[in-house]
Amino acid sequence: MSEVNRAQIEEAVRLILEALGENPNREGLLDTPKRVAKMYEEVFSGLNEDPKQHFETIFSEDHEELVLVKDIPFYSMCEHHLVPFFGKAHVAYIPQNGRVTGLSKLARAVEAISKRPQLQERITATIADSIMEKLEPHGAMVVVEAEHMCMTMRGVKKPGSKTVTTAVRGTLANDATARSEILTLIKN
Ligand SMILES: Nc1nc2c(ncn2[C@@H]2O[C@H](COP(=O)(O)OP(=O)(O)OP(=O)(O)O)[C@@H](O)[C@H]2O)c(=O)[nH]1
Ligand SMILES: [Zn+2]
Repeated sequence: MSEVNRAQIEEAVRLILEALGENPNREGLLDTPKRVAKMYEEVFSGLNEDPKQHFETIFSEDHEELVLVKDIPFYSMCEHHLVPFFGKAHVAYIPQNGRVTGLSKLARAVEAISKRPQLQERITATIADSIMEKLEPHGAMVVVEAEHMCMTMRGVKKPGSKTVTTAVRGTLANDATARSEILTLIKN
């Protein structure tokens, strides 16, 4: 995938400032287009990453029971308004045939998929699908809880409202007991 075109972002930011009736040449705004371009490069850096790439290293460990990494903080940008939404992701899977990944790789995958113009549902489903494809586990479950700035600072203005999304794959789809165990572990 192509790298970010910083010059083009700078030009666009200058145009937005002008359209707002601001003077992009006043002292306080002079470096703003450059700063915004640099920031976009950072917050959208996941566009150059495939979350699945983080699951290439697989350890062989005879553990066919739950692995849960919870409270993984993430920041993303809503693709409708380009304002942040942020919260926590909880990633669980039940390994099969000794195929276990490094714990940090689950957090790295969350990071890679979040740093794009996104929807919360897509983040949730993509993490679960990537785990299923690369680790071939018995099952996977991803829970994401987030606050959307487009619902708090503007629009419907409901600060404090949280959106929770889940994706359940494999055997966990038919195992209500295991799902509820995971939810209890996440809550505690
Ligand atoms: N499903 C989903 N919707 C989202 C997400 N982030 C933001 N949205 C919603 O995207 C919708 C866009 O609605 P539109 O009617 O096209 O845009 P809008 O006029 O700015 O909508 P309002 O936010 O209601 O003012 C809004 O309802 C947002 O709350 C997300 O991650 N998933
Ligand atoms: Zn939005």
